[in-house]
Amino acid sequence: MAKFDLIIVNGKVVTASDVSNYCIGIKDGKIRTLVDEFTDDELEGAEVIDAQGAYVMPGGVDAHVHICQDLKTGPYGLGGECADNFETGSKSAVAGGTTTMITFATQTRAEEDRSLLKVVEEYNARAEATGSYADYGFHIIIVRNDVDVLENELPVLIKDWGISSCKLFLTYESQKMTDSQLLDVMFAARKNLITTMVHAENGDMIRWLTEKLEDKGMVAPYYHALSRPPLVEAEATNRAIALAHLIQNPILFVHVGSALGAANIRKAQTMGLPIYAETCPQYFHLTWNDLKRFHSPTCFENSKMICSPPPPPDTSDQEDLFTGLQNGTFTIYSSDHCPFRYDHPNGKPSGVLEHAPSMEGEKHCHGSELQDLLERKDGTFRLIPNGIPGVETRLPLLYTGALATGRITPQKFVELTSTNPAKLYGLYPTKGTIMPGSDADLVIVRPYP
Ligand SMILES: NC(=O)NCCC(=O)O
Ligand SMILES: [Zn+2]
Repeated sequence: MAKFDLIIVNGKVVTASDVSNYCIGIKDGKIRTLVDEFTDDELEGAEVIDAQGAYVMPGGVDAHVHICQDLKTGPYGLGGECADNFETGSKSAVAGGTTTMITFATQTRAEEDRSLLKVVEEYNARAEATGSYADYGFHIIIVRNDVDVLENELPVLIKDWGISSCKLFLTYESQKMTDSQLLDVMFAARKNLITTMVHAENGDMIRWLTEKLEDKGMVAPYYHALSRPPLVEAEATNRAIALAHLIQNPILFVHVGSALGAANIRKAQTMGLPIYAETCPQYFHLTWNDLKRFHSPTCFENSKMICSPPPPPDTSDQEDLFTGLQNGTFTIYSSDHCPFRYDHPNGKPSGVLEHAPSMEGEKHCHGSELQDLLERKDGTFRLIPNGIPGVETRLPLLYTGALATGRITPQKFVELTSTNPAKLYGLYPTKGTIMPGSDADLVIVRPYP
């Protein structure tokens, strides 16, 4: 019988610590050995891939992916319908070099969603309904502080589902909690040794600014960014750090997009607090101006760029975020993949269809009629679901924007996109590295000539 199913030769094997020339032997989906050279006996019967000097990296672990999720984050419980299911989302992931996705199972405030276990079972059924090309796991989004549920169910989520993280919100009416409610959940998370992820935007500041902008008729997609200036994230990161400090709870800030937020996090880290941070491609590749890129400043097409937090105001913030990537302020680089259809009433168009002034004299419509309506309308940013896709483009964008330009090393690339997310969420060393015993989730990346 063949000793290996698959052998990769002539690759530069990249881990978070090293780049070295090794050949890799794989059997039954696991990495078995790393050697300088294989003998003829070992090569016998194996499929051989010649990497021709390319990087061989551990498959990407994207720790922030919204798939098949009910996103009722809008006002009045309105929400968009996630465009991807596990089949389509994972196909994009694998096409872009990501082999593991950690997605979200979300509790709601409805009484039937009190049980976190039931929520995870339901989301897992969604994944099983289509199957997935990539491995997947779940973070649990918690929006209530039912102490009995936290005490009884968090240990079961850890033991039976391998869940090691919960996500809490400081914004969105349907999800945000008061400081004391946040402390309840953080305290339970700390007792159970799970990581608390925090979406840090001050929801009250956003609501106040949104009302002021609406009073002046400033409702086009561009004003979404102005309703969430960097101070919104700065206040919320500061507050969450203080809450975490009070009870010594490790937290990870998700999708950090402002230099002010990053500076708060850096300060807390240098005080020795267990504070971690994630950033995403949109904060390096988009600025406020991109929200008025198409046709005219009020064109609804710009809704495609609406995500929360928004991109930074200008490129100087991007430089500060780059420094954070280099100096370790950011522990992980995820996509925050959250796609909505542009031509479906439950996608971005809800920003027009649910907006009474836009719809005067119009009828709800689908397909090309809807497209035509969107050409003529601004809608209002308050009703447009937040989120942009990215699971497929995360690695290529970091590669071209940072590795190929020499701003980060190949080791840092692997650390941010695979090793650290695997470590943070309990998957390492099965995922996140190339060593005997690890899953053979590998990506061959050809450096520029
Ligand atoms: N980030 C974003 O715009 N959408 C995803 C939902 C969330 O905000 O957490
Ligand atoms: Zn979020």
